[in-house]
Amino acid sequence: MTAVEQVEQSSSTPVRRGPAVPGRDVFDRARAEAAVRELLLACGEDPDRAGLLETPARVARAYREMFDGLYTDPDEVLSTTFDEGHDELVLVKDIPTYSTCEHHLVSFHGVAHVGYIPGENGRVTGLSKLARVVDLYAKRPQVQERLTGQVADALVRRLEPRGVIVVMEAQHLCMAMRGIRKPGSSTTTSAVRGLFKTSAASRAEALQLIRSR
Ligand SMILES: Nc1nc2c(ncn2[C@@H]2O[C@H](COP(=O)(O)OP(=O)(O)OP(=O)(O)O)[C@@H](O)[C@H]2O)c(=O)[nH]1
Ligand SMILES: [Zn+2]
Repeated sequence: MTAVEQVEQSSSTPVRRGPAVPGRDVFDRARAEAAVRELLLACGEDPDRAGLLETPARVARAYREMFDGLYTDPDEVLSTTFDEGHDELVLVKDIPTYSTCEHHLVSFHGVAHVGYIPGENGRVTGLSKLARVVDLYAKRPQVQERLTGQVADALVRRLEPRGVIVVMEAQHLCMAMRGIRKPGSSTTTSAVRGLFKTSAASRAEALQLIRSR
């Protein structure tokens, strides 16, 4: 039995346990709609007033889209590879990225920079695939550090490169619109693997290219 199939029967509604299985769409639209309706009621709103009638369905659709990366296997995206014999840095900068903070379920967003040096196999992937991998890991309940590391690890798994560097700069709405309320503050995270970890010179070169405008 998979994690998703492990279902606990509570008084009336089944509760799913464990992570979604990539490649399998387990999104429960009816349940999401009921939850949004319940949240509106809990906030003291009237979900039956005209302006809110369609809101549960809209929000359910939005969450299905925002969490698309739970149901799609990011490794599949990296199955398109070419043997180019290229053995120097490939860097895609400024990939616009929207993710959802798993603590508050509000957006954190910014840009991701993804670079790698192909391995002895000379294997590269399509440039768009780098952005697709970022997107799929972003479209999950996330924290920025994990997102950054997951993208790096996916590249290590699929390309077996000599090194990978992923840098992400993002603003967290949970720090801007509520709580500490510091709009404009930004968070930078990095994940380095292989050569970028062992060689300060390679790391410095990549970081300088990432910074240059
Ligand atoms: N490290 C890390 N922290 C995050 C990220 N997104 C949100 N957080 C933080 O997660 C923490 C959750 O803290 P809690 O004390 O459990 O929640 P809270 O009472 O809502 O915290 P405040 O935001 O300080 O009001 C907060 O400090 C957030 O800023 C992230 O991507 N990475
Ligand atoms: Zn948050």
